[in-house]
Amino acid sequence: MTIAVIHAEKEQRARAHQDQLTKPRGALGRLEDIACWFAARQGKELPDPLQPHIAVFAGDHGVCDEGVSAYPSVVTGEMVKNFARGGAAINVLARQIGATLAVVDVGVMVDLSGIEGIEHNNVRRGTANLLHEAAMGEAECLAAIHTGRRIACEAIAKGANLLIAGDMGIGNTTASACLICRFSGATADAVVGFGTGVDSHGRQLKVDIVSRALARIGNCPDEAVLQQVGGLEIAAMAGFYLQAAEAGVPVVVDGFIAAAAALAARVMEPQVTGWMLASHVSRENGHHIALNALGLSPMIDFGMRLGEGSGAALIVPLLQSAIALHNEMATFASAGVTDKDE
Ligand SMILES: Cc1cc2ncn([C@H]3O[C@H](COP(=O)(O)O)[C@@H](O)[C@H]3O)c2cc1C
Ligand SMILES: O=C(O)c1cccnc1
Repeated sequence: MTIAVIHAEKEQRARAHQDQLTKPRGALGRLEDIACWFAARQGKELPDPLQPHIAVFAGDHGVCDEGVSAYPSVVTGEMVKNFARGGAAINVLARQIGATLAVVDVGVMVDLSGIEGIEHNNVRRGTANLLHEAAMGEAECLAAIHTGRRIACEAIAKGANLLIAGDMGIGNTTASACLICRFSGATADAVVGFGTGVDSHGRQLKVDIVSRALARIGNCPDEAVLQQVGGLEIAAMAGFYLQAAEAGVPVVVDGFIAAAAALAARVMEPQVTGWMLASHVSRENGHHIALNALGLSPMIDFGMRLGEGSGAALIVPLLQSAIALHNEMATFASAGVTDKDE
């Protein structure tokens, strides 16, 4: 499959429409750009209102054996149960914006089978330790990517026109830092952050582990990096982004882990970033580096460092406002307001 076409002429028509609305030209700033961005992607001068779908992908990380997180791996499975019961931050935000939510076990360590409210797609019970060996096998990585693709397909078939991928996986800021370093060329020290809240000694340990993992994979081909140092949930997120872009459905890229997944998706299909908006800049150190590498500029800086898709969900009302203003405002002509050139 190839990435869907972006309709430049609809963007121009939308831009011309914006200039007719009863406001000084450009006065709605980035809201105007966002409305035109959706016009180009939906192929409609007046974009449809947004129907968001959020999928939270969960997986565990063998690298937790090195002590890279402030929390133990069991929290991943416990949080998945919390998502299924509706008690996590992303559940609250999903309800608030009227988004449907899927919770997907791609690689959680504990057995979650039989629990309702979870999509059961466990590829393996957590990755291997990326410091010493490939995090997953090639077939496992492909299976995780395929799961992400399938979840995106199903949401689009049910009418979603905006997709958000969230992550849950204790240890995944370490895996994500490896991906961001490798794909941006930045150093481990610039990219590694405090994750769930390790201290400065813990961060230094993460820097060391990321540096050694990058040295281990050396100059292995870019296509193999996700399998070597990624995560099952990160691979699923990459597949989710690829499927959305192929189907012509925009995505909002969340924080640090989502940016790492987006970079991995870009290795498989460089045009995928044309379908991405970035919600926020995460507190995690190298997130701005990853966004720069993706060519995306974040909308807000709220000091967030949660993941789960929370930052992406938070900015959906801004996107909805951008589209509503574009579609519903009167024009100078219809309202009888004198334009500056008249
Ligand atoms: C209770 C809890 C809920 C979370 N929701 C997202 N994360 C976030 O923190 C984890 C990554 O940080 P690190 O690499 O330091 O482990 C991921 O699970 C991410 O989704 C959470 C973490 C915790 C503890
Ligand atoms: O930005 C994120 O997505 C993030 C940062 C720290 C921990 N978990 C997620």
